[in-house]
Amino acid sequence: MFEKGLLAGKRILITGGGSGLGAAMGRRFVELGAELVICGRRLELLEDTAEKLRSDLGGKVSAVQCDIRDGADVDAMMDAIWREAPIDVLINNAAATFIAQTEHLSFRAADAILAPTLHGTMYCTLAAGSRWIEARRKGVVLSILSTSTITGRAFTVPSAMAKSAVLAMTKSLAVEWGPKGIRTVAIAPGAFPTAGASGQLRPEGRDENWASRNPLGRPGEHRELADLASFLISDSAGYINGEMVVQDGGAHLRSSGAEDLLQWTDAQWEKQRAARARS
Ligand SMILES: CCCCCCCCCCC/C=C/C(=O)SCCNC(=O)CCNC(=O)[C@H](O)C(C)(C)COP(=O)(O)OP(=O)(O)OC[C@H]1O[C@@H](n2cnc3c(N)ncnc32)[C@H](O)[C@@H]1OP(=O)(O)O
Ligand SMILES: NC(=O)C1=CN([C@@H]2O[C@H](COP(=O)(O)OP(=O)(O)OC[C@H]3O[C@@H](n4cnc5c(N)ncnc54)[C@H](OP(=O)(O)O)[C@@H]3O)[C@@H](O)[C@H]2O)C=CC1
Repeated sequence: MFEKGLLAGKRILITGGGSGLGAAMGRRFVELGAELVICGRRLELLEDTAEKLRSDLGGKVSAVQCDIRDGADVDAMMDAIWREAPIDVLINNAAATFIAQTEHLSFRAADAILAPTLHGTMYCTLAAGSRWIEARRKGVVLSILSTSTITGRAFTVPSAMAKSAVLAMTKSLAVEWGPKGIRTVAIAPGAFPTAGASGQLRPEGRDENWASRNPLGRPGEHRELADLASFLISDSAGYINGEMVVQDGGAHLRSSGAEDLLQWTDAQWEKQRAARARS
């Protein structure tokens, strides 16, 4: 679909690049010639992913342990990366979510989602952007959001709040940092099954019918998201700034994705809380 060297010469940091969609994007970026840095909290997972990419594709891939909820950790990671070479692209992919009736969320539970998804994303964007601006370098920030930025989403309220805030960041910085050579763009994926998303959003595997409610009758393929991301960060998309591209098969036009949970009885929610308390 793309020229082989579409991303040649680009050094890209993917937060949460050790698993799921982050790993899928990383693979595609390396195939297209990019140099990759992936970060997350689980170093072993990151090292395994990086090693697999190196052995499969022969590219340059490195792994850094970083908890993006901690600003000092983010700064230390960026300093270490910059000591080797600056990045050209930041992918804000790391995030957290779980389903819960909102009135049962403790403040700590809300913070468990807001801290990585909102604050961590802001820290990474600030850390990369300030370095680019100081060095008068160009850059691209691509944030992986959600269609909850359009519809809201019942039972994952802190995630919907955080993703909407990052969309506001994307639009605001397009104007503020565009003149400095930095583009900010976003993708709103629909359902792209990953162990992380399925485990958090449908922990008991309920709602097998969600695919049939999608206008295209299927979930997204990781490769499809990785291709869209590759285009958006490439120079071919150099005039796209401040935009969020929805990639959900048209699902948000029918529903927000939480309708099955609205049918849950109090007993089912009680069971959900009890199962979590046991785990
Ligand atoms: C695929 C089918 C779906 C169809 C729908 C389509 C639409 C999809 C739209 C999706 C949008 C966004 C998706 C994603 O973000 S997917 C990514 C999912 N991946 C992750 O979440 C990975 C990262 N996760 C984590 O780091 C942890 O799992 C998490 C932070 C979420 C929880 O970590 P942990 O359990 O270790 O947290 P703590 O022990 O520190 O607890 C902190 C407080 O939070 C409370 N808590 C934790 N889990 C729950 C829960 N499930 N329900 C309620 N409360 C919870 C916990 O009790 C602590 O609070 P208290 O101290 O007050 O008890
Ligand atoms: N899959 C889907 O259907 C959808 C996904 N999305 C978005 O796509 C992105 C990827 O999700 P997905 O691949 O499905 O799920 P994963 O759970 O696989 O990805 C989340 C990644 O974020 C990392 N992460 C979480 N917390 C932190 C932290 N504090 N510091 C650093 N890294 C962290 C995790 O690594 P570690 O635990 O090692 O830190 C993990 O690699 C997310 O932004 C999600 O909201 C949006 C809509 C739908």
